[in-house]
Amino acid sequence: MWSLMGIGGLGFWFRRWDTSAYLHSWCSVPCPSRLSLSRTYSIKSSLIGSATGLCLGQCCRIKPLSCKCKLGRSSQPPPDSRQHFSASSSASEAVLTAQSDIRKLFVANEKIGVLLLNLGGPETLDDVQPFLFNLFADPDIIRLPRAFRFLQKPLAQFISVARAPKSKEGYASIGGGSPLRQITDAQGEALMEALCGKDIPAKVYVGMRYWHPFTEEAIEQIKKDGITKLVVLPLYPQFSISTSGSSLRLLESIFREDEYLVNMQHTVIPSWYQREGYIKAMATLIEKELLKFPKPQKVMIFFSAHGVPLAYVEEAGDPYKAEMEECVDLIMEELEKRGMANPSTLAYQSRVGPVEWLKPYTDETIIALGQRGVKSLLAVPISFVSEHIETLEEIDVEYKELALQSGIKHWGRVPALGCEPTFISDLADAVIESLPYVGAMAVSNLEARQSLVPLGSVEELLATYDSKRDMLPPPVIVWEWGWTKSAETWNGRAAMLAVLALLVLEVTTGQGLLHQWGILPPLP
Ligand SMILES: C=CC1=C(C)c2cc3[nH]c(cc4nc(cc5[nH]c(cc1n2)c(C)c5CCC(=O)O)C(CCC(=O)O)=C4C)c(C)c3C=C
Ligand SMILES: [Fe+2]
Repeated sequence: MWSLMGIGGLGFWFRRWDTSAYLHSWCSVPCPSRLSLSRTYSIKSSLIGSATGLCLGQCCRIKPLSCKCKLGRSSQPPPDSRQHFSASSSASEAVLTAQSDIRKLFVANEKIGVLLLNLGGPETLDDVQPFLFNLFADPDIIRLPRAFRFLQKPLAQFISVARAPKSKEGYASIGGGSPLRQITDAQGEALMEALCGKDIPAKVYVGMRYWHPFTEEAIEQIKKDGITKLVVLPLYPQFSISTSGSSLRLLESIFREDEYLVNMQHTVIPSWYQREGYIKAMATLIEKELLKFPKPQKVMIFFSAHGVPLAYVEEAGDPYKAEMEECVDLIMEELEKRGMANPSTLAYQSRVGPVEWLKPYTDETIIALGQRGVKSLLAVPISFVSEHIETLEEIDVEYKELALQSGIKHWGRVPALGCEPTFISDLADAVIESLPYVGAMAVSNLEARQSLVPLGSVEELLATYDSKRDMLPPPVIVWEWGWTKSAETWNGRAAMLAVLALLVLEVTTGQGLLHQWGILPPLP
């Protein structure tokens, strides 16, 4: 059941633009009144596809035989990510002159927007329960069988009310709210300045999935501003159905219902974990923290990613786990290049609910590492680029305590990227590289349709992942007798079924605890 204007006029137009609370003001760096049209750039990232048959990246990994991109056409076996990374890093390999594309964008009097998608977090303790309601009401977070979809909101209400006290404790311990909005706003500002510094003036918007500023609010502002070309950039390095997928699905539904948006050209950068700038920025942060240990070379690098239910990966084809593993490999490879040969491991944290999540679990792994005699551990949060409750509370407090209890003597934690300049500059490059493809993919590029993570419209993207919009089948569980994980899972399911039955009774009879407590409105 569980399953998350002319060239000269452009500067004028940008200077005229209003600012608003959740919209980033124009860059303080003076924007060039003329764009450098001799600019060329190389395809550094495998995210970029092109109508000229250059590398679409993911397609040659997923469909090596049908792939027509440069790397995929090679007589070599399908390139793995490492080859991809280094090959795509080489400017001589795939240089695309963007002059004509950039000119087209600007001569046509376009207004460019970048929409950063993120999760959102409660800003005060009073926000916690409604934030949790929004999260659990998301069918990409809790997937109910079709027949039970009407129960999504009552169930979300029930779970959010039940979970709120524990969550509030967590948020109280990190200062009474999530820092996510502030950090994402700062990232938006920094990205806008980086883009401006690279001669691409664009306006950056923040759209959160579960709290303010909601995606709908950002879209309203995008419409008011008359944006004509939009780059959608989820702030999750790796794609998951439960994160970027959910935000993109929402965006798709907003686009479909709106004539302006249907006609606004856009492109999506679905995931960017393999980008050179991101990998290097992560490696630099890790290197810096390693040097704080008494014996840096002996430290185990412990990547801790936010988990997802196993069924997302095994049944629904969520690429999250594969992208995560590839990302860790790329970071470790970069560290090796820098002369660091530390051991490393990857585990998954923050599981919620009664089903099996991606393994190994972070807590169990910490205990096992302690038992194996590991003495120095450097935790690296890997699935998110901002500090948030799960870094500040779960890792810094809970996991640190567990590690020390498990015999680990030296503990460190790598900070989240935030506004780290190499990282922000790389995000700006990702946006710039995607500009020639704004609006182009949906109509012309067959390769984009074949790729696992196409750089195309939201609709195509979702169609690729989740075309049938099926519900997730239940995760595969091997039955064992006794007080085991499997028993816990089944107990959890039985409890959820009981909750569902009670909810059905409440909703149909209008009587019960939820009505008494005023959680559900009385029947008309
Ligand atoms: C890549 C990152 C994330 C994935 C994947 C993800 C999946 C996922 N999350 C829940 C349930 C909860 N998540 C909560 C908070 C939260 N989740 C992420 C990131 C991912 N979630 C972040 C960055 C945050 C923190 C935001 C903040 O306020 O700082 C919460 C609320 C906190 C709590 O009560 O623990 C819940 C609940 C599920 C079920 C899921 C996959 C299906
Ligand atoms: Fe989460």
